[in-house]
Amino acid sequence: MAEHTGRRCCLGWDFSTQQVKVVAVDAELNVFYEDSVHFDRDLLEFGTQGGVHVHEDGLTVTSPVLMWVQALDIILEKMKASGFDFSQVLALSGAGQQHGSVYWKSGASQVLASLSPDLLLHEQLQACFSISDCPVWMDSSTTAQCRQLEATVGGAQALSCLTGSRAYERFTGNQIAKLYQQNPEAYSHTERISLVSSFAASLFLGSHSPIDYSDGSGMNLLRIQDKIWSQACLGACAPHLEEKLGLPVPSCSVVGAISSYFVQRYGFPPGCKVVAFTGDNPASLAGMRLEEGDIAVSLGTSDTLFLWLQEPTPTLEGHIFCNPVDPQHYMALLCFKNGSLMREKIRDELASSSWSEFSKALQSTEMGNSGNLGFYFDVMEITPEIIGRHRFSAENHEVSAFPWDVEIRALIEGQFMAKKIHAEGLGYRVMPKTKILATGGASHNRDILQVLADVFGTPVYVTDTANSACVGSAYRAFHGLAAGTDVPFSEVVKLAPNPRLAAAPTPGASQVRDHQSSFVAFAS
Ligand SMILES: O=C(CO)[C@@H](O)[C@H](O)CF
Repeated sequence: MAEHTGRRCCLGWDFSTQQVKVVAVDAELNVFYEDSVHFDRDLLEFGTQGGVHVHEDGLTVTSPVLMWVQALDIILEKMKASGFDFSQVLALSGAGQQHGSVYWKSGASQVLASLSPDLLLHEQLQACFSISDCPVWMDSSTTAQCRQLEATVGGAQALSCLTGSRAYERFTGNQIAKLYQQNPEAYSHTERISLVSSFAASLFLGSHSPIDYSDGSGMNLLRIQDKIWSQACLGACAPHLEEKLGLPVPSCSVVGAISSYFVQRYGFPPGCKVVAFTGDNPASLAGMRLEEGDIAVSLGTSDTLFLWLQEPTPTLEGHIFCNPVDPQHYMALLCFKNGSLMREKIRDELASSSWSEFSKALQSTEMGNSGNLGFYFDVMEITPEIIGRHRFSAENHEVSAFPWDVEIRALIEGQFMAKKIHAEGLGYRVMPKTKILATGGASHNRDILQVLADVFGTPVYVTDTANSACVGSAYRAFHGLAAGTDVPFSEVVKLAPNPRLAAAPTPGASQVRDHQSSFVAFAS
């Protein structure tokens, strides 16, 4: 890592499920410092697995809030010990795992405002939380609360039109409703409810940071069109909830200056600005510098699609969030559980567990697979809710098997056609300048990316997004420095490294796509 003293910079934080990570980005948008603390490895006393505790019911999933606090202490002490020059930090922002919630006990704001620089944060915040184990996005214990919320506002589609999503168990409003119903005393002793993102910002601010529009639209509580809390949704979840949430703010807001604790203990400049923290996926959209009309495809264990939308069409699949870098626009998120899991299973079954054999099958079969279509869901799919393997011949008859190479192409083409169909369902339309940014493990396979380019009819680029949420947070901190000047985010980050072209659509791809899409209703 290059020398990291004396370089004016912004910090980007990510309070994710398994770790707290930080990057320092200089004025030329180069990352010159990064560090992380892994909860399972570095904070053994909390006994987490993958950063969480899965409860005996198999549905409730929580993380200890003091583990997150202590992880921040460790990183800051490591940075200090390494000689990091905090005096050069102009601004900071960050991200948090979406949907998780933190419950600050009455009196916490006074403690936050008067922290002693002689002590670590976790030594002073021990008694500041009304519950110590916070619900996180992997929780699925609030189905009853989801049905109750949907019934209150007129059904799943009505809730989706209002808040951007139908009710989901992990969404914060339903989690708050469960806490109020099962632990009313803790709820009554709660002065503030934060998301993981605004909780982290509060630590740096020395006061309760507001929830930003983008992460706030992952709660089933925020009206995504006019960016205010839905009174109907608040009332359905718990009493006096609006005062515990505070007013939401635009994601590009400067929410204040860093607290004196960090100035005195670590040497941050008193004028260091704190820009509203947001959710990890919105921050990743910023880190990938997605622009209007672009798509980001994360080909990981599960596949995730990020879309930049101007006019969203909320549906019962996927999520519409307020856009983190342009308050007038939106972003959409589609999660597909049968991502790499399915690709690896088919590779093992048909290509001798070899990606090069897998690629040979894609190279030896033609685009469009002679009309054969396949959809493969070995675990219950999220988008849509379906399970099993389904194959259709060119005559649109369901068949029980394909030759090995046809099966491999059918898997990949089917996965990407389903993504395109659902993206279009959310209001996505290919624009002349549209590009796809591919990330995640499978984005290293060029033959898979060629199929992606052919199915969407757009060029596919690859970019290093290992730290996309952190880097996006640092970019957003730089954007916060330009607050009030109307400088667009894209202008602030134009110096950032450009993605590399990996695949362009094969000539004739559009004719094949039109033929296939008539059969793909199955996957939508
Ligand atoms: O639930 C999710 C998005 O809706 C996950 O991607 C979490 O944000 C991961 F932290």
